[in-house]
Amino acid sequence: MTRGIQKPLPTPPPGRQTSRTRDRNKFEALPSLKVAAIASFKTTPIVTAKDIRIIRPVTGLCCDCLPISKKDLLPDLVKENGVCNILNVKPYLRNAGWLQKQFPVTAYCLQKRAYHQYPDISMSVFVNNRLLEAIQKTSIVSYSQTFKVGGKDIQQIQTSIVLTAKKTLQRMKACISSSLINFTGWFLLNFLSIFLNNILVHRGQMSMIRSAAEKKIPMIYLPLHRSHLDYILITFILCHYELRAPFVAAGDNLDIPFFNSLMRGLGGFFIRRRLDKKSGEKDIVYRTLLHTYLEELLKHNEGLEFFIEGGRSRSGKTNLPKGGLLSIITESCSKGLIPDAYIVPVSISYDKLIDGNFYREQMGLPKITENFWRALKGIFNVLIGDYGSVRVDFCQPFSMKEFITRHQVTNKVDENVLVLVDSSPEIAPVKVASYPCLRQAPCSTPDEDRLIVQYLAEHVLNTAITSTSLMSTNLVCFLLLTKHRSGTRISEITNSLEQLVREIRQVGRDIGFCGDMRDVVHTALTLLGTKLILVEPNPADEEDLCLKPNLELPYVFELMYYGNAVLYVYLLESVVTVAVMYLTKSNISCSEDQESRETTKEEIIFTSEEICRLLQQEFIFVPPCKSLQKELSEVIESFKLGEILYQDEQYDNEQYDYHEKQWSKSLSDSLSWADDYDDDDEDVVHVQEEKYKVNVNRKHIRDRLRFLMSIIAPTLESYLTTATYINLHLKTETAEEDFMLRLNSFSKSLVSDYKLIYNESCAMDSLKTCVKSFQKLGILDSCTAGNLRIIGLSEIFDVKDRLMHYIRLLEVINTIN
Ligand SMILES: O=P(O)(O)OC[C@H](O)CO
Repeated sequence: MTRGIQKPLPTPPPGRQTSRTRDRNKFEALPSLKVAAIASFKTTPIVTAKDIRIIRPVTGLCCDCLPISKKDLLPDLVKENGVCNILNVKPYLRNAGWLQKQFPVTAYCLQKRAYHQYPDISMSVFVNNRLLEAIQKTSIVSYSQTFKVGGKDIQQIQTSIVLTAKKTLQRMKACISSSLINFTGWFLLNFLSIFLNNILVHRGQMSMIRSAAEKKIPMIYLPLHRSHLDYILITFILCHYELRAPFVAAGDNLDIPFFNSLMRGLGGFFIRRRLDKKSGEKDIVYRTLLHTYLEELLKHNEGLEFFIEGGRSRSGKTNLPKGGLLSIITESCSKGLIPDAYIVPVSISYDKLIDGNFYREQMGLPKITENFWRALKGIFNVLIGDYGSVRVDFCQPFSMKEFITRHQVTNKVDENVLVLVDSSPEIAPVKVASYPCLRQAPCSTPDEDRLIVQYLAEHVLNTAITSTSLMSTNLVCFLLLTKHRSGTRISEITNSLEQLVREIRQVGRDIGFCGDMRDVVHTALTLLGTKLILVEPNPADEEDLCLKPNLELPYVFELMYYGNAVLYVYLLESVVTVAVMYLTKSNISCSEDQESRETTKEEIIFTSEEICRLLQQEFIFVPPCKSLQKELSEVIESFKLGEILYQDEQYDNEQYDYHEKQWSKSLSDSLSWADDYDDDDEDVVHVQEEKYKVNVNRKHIRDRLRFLMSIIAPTLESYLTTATYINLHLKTETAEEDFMLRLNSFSKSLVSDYKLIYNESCAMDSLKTCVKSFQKLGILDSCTAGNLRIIGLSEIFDVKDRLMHYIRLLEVINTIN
């Protein structure tokens, strides 16, 4: 690949400056968007009359499946509120004098009166019956194991377990302090301003959080996890609004000297990444301790925060939810230990990755564990950089009780199984549960409680995804990897950006920036740097530089990371496009006249569902309260409206004849005296199934199809590589870790041989998800032997046929080139 000449971006002309100061005031500085929402002052106390807001869509409102919550917490003024930058404290200063104006941050922090009491619940945990029972049970098991070899007596064992449990709780628990929170709030206002331009929150969303917090039931904040900074951001924002800080679950990888004490003081409690013992044995005491700790916090009406995805996303896509901690809350609620809880999905969008890129891990190298010095180095690196803005979206809180009640009534286990008969003759019919039970292993019978936790987790994640504000870097990278992969010019990408923003707004999503689109492109390019986007001079126009995404490893992983946030806007359209291309065998790379094969709506839905099933570990396609079929059907209708799909003339004529015949028949029926029941069977005309072709002969439609397909094509290529590797190289059972490394090397070798269309498809994270999907689909079998996970080809008789079927389906991505 030829590298372009890398040169710094030219300074934008005056008025287009992208300096930090100007960025900070960008939201207040755009006359066309300014609205003085004087009425909304009533909902936010510490604001001055000079405060100016910009109207933004309120994203993250409750789903229609939760009508009570939706109505309860929706203030009338919510739509009038805009976003605000909480790093800019000046509008919040009351009667500011000279001194306050010189030290606004200190003055602002001193005028706050947010002192809350946080309980120490250690005693309640230790007198809880569940924990006492677990200790007793473990002592008995341990005694019976050591009895024969003359071990300790049961009393000694019990004492040692109690001591260990006390130490564990001591390491786990938070020691939250209101004074420390307030001091850290002051420190962060100064510190974050060094490398961030804005921390944007939506006033409407915050007023909903405030109303919910007043109801005195636990608030459960469930943010998407993008950065270690997420831990403090939510507490920082809630502190700004004088709300109680939640207790935040943190992985014990962050239990590092100094930072651990700080995190505990701010509400962090540390939990093990693996709840069970290294041997794979269940650690009952630890599990019970964690369960009881959370339960006691809930009983004390304390708020909680945890990352429903587990770790941070490495790919920019949202990881599927983990239900462990959530199940404790649902259980507490359904057992009546707490009257209710408010669930608050939260999403955090960063202009630029703060923790650094994930190159190492995506290249297949192990993660470097965190320690004190690395943390310091990380902070130092951050301080010397510019990280743009952060937008935090708090979705409308909803009642857990309402969710449980509604889903107990409406979402029983879906027993309707679809019999999916593959179009290729060599594969036998497969029985799978219909969506939303798509993610369960076939034949599994999960109890209803588990199912509710899964629904809740998926619902939360779906809401968080759809309320994520998309940043300029997300949009620019997305466009460079889809529409302009082979390069473009600033003017061209600016036009694409305008169109993309329009489409994002049409689906009710928000963006985390505003202003002239050319400025936005400049800002994004500056933040991303010339390593990711190569900038070359344009001989035809000096101002209009040429841009080229750096598709080499590992840089392409970072581009993919940013771009993947936008993928969800077009997810179902992209799936349907792939299905249509597969069924009609059309070729979008070929411009000359071509005849597309016919397909039906039923076939398109069927194949789309199959693709969704294949990608079940990758995406939540629809929230559990919606029907996937219905959503797919709507996409197909939109394709018909957009003339991507059409019925050819012959079919039209047949339909016309049919309707003519029907019309004349009804006319003659109405005119005749004949008996209504005297129908002649020969006259019955059967409705023909509608047949469609793809309009590949029109350039703009080919471009649209190429664009839509290129959105999930890199993901599909990871699956194709994995399926091919399994088919060629997986002969015997092997350790999963080794298998992953070999698969990753195989995939990287394809990149070196220029055999992949999308270099980013070899990312380790994507390959891991593919392997997980093939396990769920019954292609791969896995088991645990001690500490080791073993993987092998499944023993079902038609496993190779199934694999080949997937390979044929996935090969559709080759038509893009
Ligand atoms: O993304 P990870 O795996 O480094 O984990 C991040 C979590 O915040 C750990 O608590």
